[in-house]
Amino acid sequence: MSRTLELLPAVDVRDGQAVRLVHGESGTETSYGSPLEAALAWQRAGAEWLHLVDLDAAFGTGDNRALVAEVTAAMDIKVELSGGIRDDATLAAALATGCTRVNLGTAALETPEWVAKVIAEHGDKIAVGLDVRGTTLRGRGWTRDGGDLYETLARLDSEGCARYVVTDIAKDGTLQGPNLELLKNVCAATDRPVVASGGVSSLDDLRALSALVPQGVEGAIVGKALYAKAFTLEEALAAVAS
Ligand SMILES: O=C(O)c1ccccc1NCC(=O)[C@H](O)[C@H](O)COP(=O)(O)O
Repeated sequence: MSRTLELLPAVDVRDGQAVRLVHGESGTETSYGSPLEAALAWQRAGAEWLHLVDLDAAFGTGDNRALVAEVTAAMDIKVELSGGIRDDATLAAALATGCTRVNLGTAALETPEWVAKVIAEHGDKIAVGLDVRGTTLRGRGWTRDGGDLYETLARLDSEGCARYVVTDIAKDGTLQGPNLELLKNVCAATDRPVVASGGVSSLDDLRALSALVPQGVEGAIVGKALYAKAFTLEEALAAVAS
């Protein structure tokens, strides 16, 4: 039986507001109001997942931890938490929200021993975000280079990492379509499931990502396209189901 692409509508939180950035750059925010209202709207529309990002924690400009916990607690659906989860304290706080899994980014680049340890402890509750420009990874809210994509992927595979969230930063928040070549290359380099992130602009983009499910693309994060009303979540779910 062929699998259906999972859709993860995104709620990125900055200074208490749901926002979208362009290329993940601080200062490019467009605000979309209450994160809780946005998350509840995606849930009502039929989402099975929410991708919830604390951008302040990612950028080191504070955090929205209480709000992120409040939103997660209000959800009946699965929640993937991202942004600033880099040590025992931030991981414990993230897992204590009851989220389904967390997404580690910077830590995988800067504290690989710690990441190997928490992968061993928490299994598929841990995903690693591979956020790239070209094939160079970026950490600290995507502001600093952090090594080669494929070397890091091989290391994380050997440590038992369960899944990867792959973002082409050049595409993120731009509505220019996902980087299908990058996704195919990552899927060819690992047998772990891949969640695609960044750039989805149309139902055709989602159909193109669905075509990569047999190669290992498990899901797609959708942000700007939903907020810009390029399509509705209901239409997106129907597109990937057909
Ligand atoms: O996920 C992070 O930790 C993060 C850190 C710094 C900047 C952005 C970050 N995430 C952004 C997202 O996960 C977006 O919601 C996602 O890529 C959706 O992109 P798009 O559909 O292009 O709006």
